Amino acid sequence: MEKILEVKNISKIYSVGSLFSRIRITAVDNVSFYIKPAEIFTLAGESGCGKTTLSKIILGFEEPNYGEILYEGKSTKNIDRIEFMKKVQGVFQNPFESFNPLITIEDIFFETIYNFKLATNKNEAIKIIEEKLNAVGLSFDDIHNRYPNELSGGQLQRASIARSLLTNPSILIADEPVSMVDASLRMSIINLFSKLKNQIGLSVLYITHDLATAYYVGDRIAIMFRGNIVEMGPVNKVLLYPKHPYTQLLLESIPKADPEKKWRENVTIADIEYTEYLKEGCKFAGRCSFVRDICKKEKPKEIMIDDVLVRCHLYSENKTTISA
Ligand SMILES: Nc1ncnc2c1ncn2[C@@H]1O[C@H](COP(=O)(O)OP(=O)(O)OP(=O)(O)O)[C@@H](O)[C@H]1O
Repeated sequence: MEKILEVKNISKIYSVGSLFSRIRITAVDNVSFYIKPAEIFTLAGESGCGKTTLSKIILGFEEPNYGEILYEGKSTKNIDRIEFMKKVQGVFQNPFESFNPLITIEDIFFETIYNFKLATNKNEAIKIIEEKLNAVGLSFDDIHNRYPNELSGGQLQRASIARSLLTNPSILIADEPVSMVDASLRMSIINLFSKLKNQIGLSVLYITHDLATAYYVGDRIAIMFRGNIVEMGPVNKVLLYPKHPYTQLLLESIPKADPEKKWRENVTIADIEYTEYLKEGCKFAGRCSFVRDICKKEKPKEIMIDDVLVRCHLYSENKTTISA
């Protein structure tokens, strides 16, 4: 099976706390997954589960303690940094932070073209910029002579996606790309990922805490909790028939259209982050309604059930174990 990007046994350990009470947390704990060409793969989980750390490691902004990233089967350590940056581009949460506020948007585009040597003259550069802006539903006139603060958040995020397309990447690493965009414009950006996937075969690693958009746009999904992938598989299977109690909890916290079905009020998300990171056994044990003695002592192994990987002791009997 073809893999465009592979995350292989990645671990990242941070020292946190004050000088007198430092602790070490494994923010990303032996995580592995791959992304196929023209696939939207979602990495989902609540704040502080390790999603951004993983995206920084993939983009080369952070070094992992263990593991490696492979692009088209080759370790990124053996790929020229510039060539890698052309093929694997990042799209970030706040488009206003992605652009220098003192430079016009077109100059920022020209700079990228110049830095990556994508054109030999200005006309050629404008042609490339126009093509990429058109792909995201903008035109050169929309950015001509304009500074970042003269565009709306939604337009600027589109412009930021157009800029990442300049180098003809194979994959975008999109970390919470719509969380700072007006709610009314979010779906148009999400739809844009689908369009780019279908039209130019782009892959997207879509990092989010929003399961509704993940369900709408994604092909496969990995649910992360305190540094571990606890469930991973096709979006329809994971989100319609969740196996892990944590996936079930996340889904219960999404508001339902059915007015008879009330929000669950006892969903607790996160203020016990470090305590959970330091837990032995299953990190979710403290919040799990199905907790057993073994959950507090032993880290569950990964098991495949009906195309879905799940890491939970509830399923550990009589099933195929993949890894520790
Ligand atoms: N540079 C750092 N130094 C120390 N701890 C860090 C650092 N970066 C992240 N962490 C810790 O690692 C854990 C995972 O953080 P990370 O930002 O990757 O999670 P996240 O799921 O992306 O959350 P968010 O959506 O809030 O960004 C958290 O407990 C965080 O406090």
